[in-house]
Amino acid sequence: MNLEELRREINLVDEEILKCFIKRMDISEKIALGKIENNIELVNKTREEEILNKVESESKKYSKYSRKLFITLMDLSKEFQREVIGD
Ligand SMILES: C=C(O[C@@H]1C=C(C(=O)O)C=C[C@H]1O)C(=O)O
Repeated sequence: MNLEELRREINLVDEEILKCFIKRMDISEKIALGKIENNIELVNKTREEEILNKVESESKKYSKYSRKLFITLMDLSKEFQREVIGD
């Protein structure tokens, strides 16, 4: 496969990633609103560790990169949650 074809392929993957990212952030917003309504702490370290363990164990040779990616995803999700609740 040549460079152009591979880049077309990566563009398609990026579109999927972006759609999933937007979907994840939309859900995170709903979770934040529910937590405020029920007076629950926004940050849940146990849940975050569970996600990181699962991601690492499922991504084999990319595990260290997947971990970094999901730490960033959760940081962005918490940053947005704080914005949503006006903190
Ligand atoms: C979305 C939540 O809120 C926070 C953000 C998380 C995430 O982005 O996956 C996970 C745990 C919480 O620290 C949640 O509690 O599920």
